Parts: sequence; structure tokens; C-alpha cells
Amino acid sequence: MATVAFQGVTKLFPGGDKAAVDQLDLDIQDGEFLVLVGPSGCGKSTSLRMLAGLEEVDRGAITIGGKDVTDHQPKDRDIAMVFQNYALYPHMTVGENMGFGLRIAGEDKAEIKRRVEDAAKILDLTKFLDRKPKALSGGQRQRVAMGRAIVRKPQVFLMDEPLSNLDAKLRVQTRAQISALQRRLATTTVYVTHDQVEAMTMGDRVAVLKDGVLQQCDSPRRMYEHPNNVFVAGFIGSPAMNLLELPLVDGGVRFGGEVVPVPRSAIAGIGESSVTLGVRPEDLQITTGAGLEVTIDVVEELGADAYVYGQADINGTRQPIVVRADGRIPPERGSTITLSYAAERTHLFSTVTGERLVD
Ligand SMILES: Nc1ncnc2c1ncn2[C@@H]1O[C@H](COP(=O)(O)OP(=O)(O)OP(=O)(O)O)[C@@H](O)[C@H]1O
Repeated sequence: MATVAFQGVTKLFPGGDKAAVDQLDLDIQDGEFLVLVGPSGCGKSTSLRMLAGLEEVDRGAITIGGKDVTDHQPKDRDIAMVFQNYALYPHMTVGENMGFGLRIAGEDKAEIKRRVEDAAKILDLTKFLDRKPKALSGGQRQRVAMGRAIVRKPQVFLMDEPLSNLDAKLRVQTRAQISALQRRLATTTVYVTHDQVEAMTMGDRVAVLKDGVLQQCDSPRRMYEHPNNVFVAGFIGSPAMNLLELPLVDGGVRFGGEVVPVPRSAIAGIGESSVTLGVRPEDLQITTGAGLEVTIDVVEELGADAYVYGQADINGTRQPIVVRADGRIPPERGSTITLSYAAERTHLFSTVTGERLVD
């Protein structure tokens, strides 16, 4: 177990017009489950590979357990990595695959056997120990890859999209198993995914990257309730937060007949004439009173909930909006509904910089 720190870590690939990872600063606690998430190409795999020692760091430093490992070989970092494709040796049995790293490290045979059997028990793989990987399901192979990592008892687990080859149902099950296993072993884990649901359900903290730049690193709840900028607001949550550009009038923005106040101090000096108001689909309510009128284009019925997609007339322009409604009494497509909201459940961002304006 160990802390991990990225200190101003930068990666420039030859030919790239900007840094793949740009001055990444991140402190990961001992035993923490930290998820790196972001869209394709945001630099999450490169960050993980630099931590693993599979990619060179151009600027900055990486420490594990307080020790600078920036120039250490992967084998000298005391980490174990689980890859997307599992990277199992097809000619070896499950048991041999799991014990491989220990054998290379010159571990005693009896000790290898004991650790492999322990890991197999934890991962429910005991009856497969003598099989070859090709005789296993995708989920079982994934567990073997996990097993190979845990028998090493490393200081840090690194996982690069380890669930992406599983079908949706198995992914949900395995997600919970990995979370439970990580909590039980309390080993510092850095986990890469592009799936924000995976990030939110698994991470103690989530680090959102965009274009190689860290946007925010917080607990899932904090990230959801207090996104630092428009990108995080739109990336975390499904369906995404509604983000509406509204002109500034009378010390605030007019939304659905009400004025959401924008403190003068928040916009002082940035010359804004409009702000971006964010409101999550579940923070809008269908009302019989006055409010924001929305014409419904599509209703997605999910059982308990229905997501209602429509167009709102906001200050004379039509803007798309999505609302979570009660799935038992969903509104009808083509009809018009009126929405109310609580001003304290809205988020205000600069239209110019995208940064959050009010805490
Ligand atoms: N070996 C390489 N040579 C040149 N450029 C690279 C190399 N590896 C990655 N890149 C570039 O660096 C940036 C970050 O890539 P990276 O693989 O870290 O992103 P990612 O967030 O993991 O994306 P994905 O989810 O698609 O795997 C991208 O612009 C990518 O094209």
C-alpha cells in the first residue's frame, strides 16, 4: 500500500500539436480507489502508462510511497497492471498465469501455490485453475487477470478499462466485485475508464481529464453536485445536465419567469453579457403552475422514470431540454408541459471561460 503522486507531469508525443498530458498534479491517498475518466484521447491511458513506467515522462515527477519512481523500470515500481485485453498467456493454465509474475520474481514454489490458491478462492476461480484461458468465459478471464495482479501483493493496482470487453450485465456485476475486492484489500488503485457511470460507482474520488488537462478531482457526490466547469457538468451525469445560455438582466438570468440571481462579484471584470445556467434533469419538476413551457419531442420510458426531451422557449429562442419525470405517469409526445425548479439546484457558469461562477 502506498500513496501515489503526479507532480506537474507532462507528456509530449512526437508530432503531437499539444501535450497528451499537460502538467498533471494529483495526490492519491494510501488505499484510495482513484478513477481517471474522460473522453477518448483525453490522456487517461497515457497517465496510467507513465505511472506504470511504460511511457516516459517528459516533465515533472511521479512518486509511489513517497519515492520518486519517474525513471524507474516498470518492474521496480511494485505495481500490478490489469489490461483491457487481460494479456493472459494462452499456453499457460489459469494457475500458471496467475503465478507467472511471482515465478519471474523468483518466489518460492510453495509460496506461489499458496498465494494463487488464496486469490483463486477470493475470485471464485478454484475450479478453473487447471484450465487454459481459451476454455473460460470473458468474465472468468477478467477475474484471472485480476488474480494475477492480486497474488503479487503490489503497492498499487493499475487498471486500464478492465471491464470493456464484458457485456453490459456482466460489467455491472464485475464492477461491484472489483469495488468490493479493492476495499477488502485496501490497495491503492488507479483505474482508467471512459465510462462516467463506472467512474462514479467505483471511485472514492474521480479525476476528470479533457485534452490532457485535469478538470476536477473530487468525490463522485461532490463532482455531481458541484462541477467546476461546463465540461465536467456535461460529462458527469446521464442524461447530461441541461446547459442553457441566458442573457444577463436585472442582476441575474431570467429562466421560466423567475430571475436566478447572479452575484455581481461573480462576473466582475469578465465582461459577461450572458451566463450558462446548468440544471439537472431531475431538478426540473412538471408543474400545473407558472414556469418554463416545453414542447415534448421524445419520451423515453424506463419504467420507474421517464426522460422527456423537448424544446423550451427561452427568451425567444428554442433550446433543447431534458427532464426526468415519473415513469408511471409520463407526459405525452407532442404535448406541452410547464416546468418549475429550485434556484438553489441550478449551477451558473461563465459563458466565456466555462468556469463555475458561484460556489
Ligand atoms: N504512442 C503515441 N504516439 C503519439 N501520440 C499518442 C501516442 N499515444 C497516445 N497518443 C496521443 O495522446 C493523446 C492521449 O492519448 P491516450 O491514449 O492517453 O488517451 P485516452 O484518454 O486513454 O483515450 P482512449 O479512451 O481512446 O484510450 C491522444 O491525442 C493520442 O492520440
